[in-house]
Amino acid sequence: MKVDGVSYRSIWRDPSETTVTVVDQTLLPHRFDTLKLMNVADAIDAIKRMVVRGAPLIGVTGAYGYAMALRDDPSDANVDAAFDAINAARPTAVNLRWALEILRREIRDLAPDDRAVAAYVVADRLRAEDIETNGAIAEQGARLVREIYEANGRSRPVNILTHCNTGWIACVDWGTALGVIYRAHDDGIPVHVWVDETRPRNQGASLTTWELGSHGVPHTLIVDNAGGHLMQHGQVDICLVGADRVTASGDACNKIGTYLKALAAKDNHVPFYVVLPGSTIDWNMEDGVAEIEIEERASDEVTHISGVAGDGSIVKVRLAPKGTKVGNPAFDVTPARLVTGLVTERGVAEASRAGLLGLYPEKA
Ligand SMILES: CSC[C@H]1O[C@H](OP(=O)(O)O)[C@H](O)[C@@H]1O
Repeated sequence: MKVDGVSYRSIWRDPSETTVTVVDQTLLPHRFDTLKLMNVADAIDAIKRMVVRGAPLIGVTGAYGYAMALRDDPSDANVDAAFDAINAARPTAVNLRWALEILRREIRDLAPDDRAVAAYVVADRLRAEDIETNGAIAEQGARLVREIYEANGRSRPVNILTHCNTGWIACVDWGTALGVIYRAHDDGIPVHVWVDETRPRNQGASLTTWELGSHGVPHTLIVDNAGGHLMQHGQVDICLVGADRVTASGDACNKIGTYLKALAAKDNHVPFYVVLPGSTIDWNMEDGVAEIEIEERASDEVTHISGVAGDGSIVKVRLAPKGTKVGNPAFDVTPARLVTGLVTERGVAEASRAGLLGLYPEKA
């Protein structure tokens, strides 16, 4: 995507180098800056601190971190040690393990001296595939938006509610739910996006507004708790959200607060679609509420908030009294029964095992 007229992806590697560069999302929207990841420790730190975030991008960053680990120590012992260390960086998005498992499978039987070069080839491939996959997702999802626009007699923009950030900086490019919105907008379908601020890390307020503003997509920032009210008053035509892990039965794990939006959507008969690449499906899980590990993040994400001061510096201020006890689950699970459909690169499926196997028959 473009930033001030310059095309960027969220992560890239100079072919002559074994390090990678990422957009530092902790500085957005106040400052656009990049960060060079020199080794596996840097990659793990970037994932943990959410310098890079978003299920698909976490997976690609993990793959490059694995390649850097094997660059520095290609031994059999490190093949598994590096896998475990990177996989532990954040537990909920399945894309991290998915990417690491692909890479380990393709390098483990090679001679140690051949592992690093092969690992970079795999990581580069996963990066390229993410861009292609998200382009296909956008095409599939834009049809849904067009159908609503046509059903309204082309009389007004399509009002879309989205949660968190699912754009090009949550992936390598385009995005998932936001990728659908970009494609509909670029295809000339008038849209307006209600952007959930998405407490506590404010990915919506800080990242989605920045992305949509950069691309010229009309949008309105709202507090997380406003979505149900807007749906009650007919202000939302469709909800489009991302996912960090979708079970084989269609339960969707996503940023905390998604489940509450799905409940409001159900109560107000608003279509609720989860937008994801096939890499986000966990075929080994059935019951998302019971089985998906929900990351518990640091208390200061809730007790403090970051922003830009009058002198342009980025500061963090305290909201709650010292000593306040905090709970900070970073995700929740929307049961399949509340999901209208799953938008993937292969098409739109009912949120069920049968629906997903219809798109991915090889997983039967
Ligand atoms: C396109 S996946 C984006 C997905 O990841 C976000 O979580 P986080 O910002 O903590 O990495 C959120 O759940 C989004 O829906």
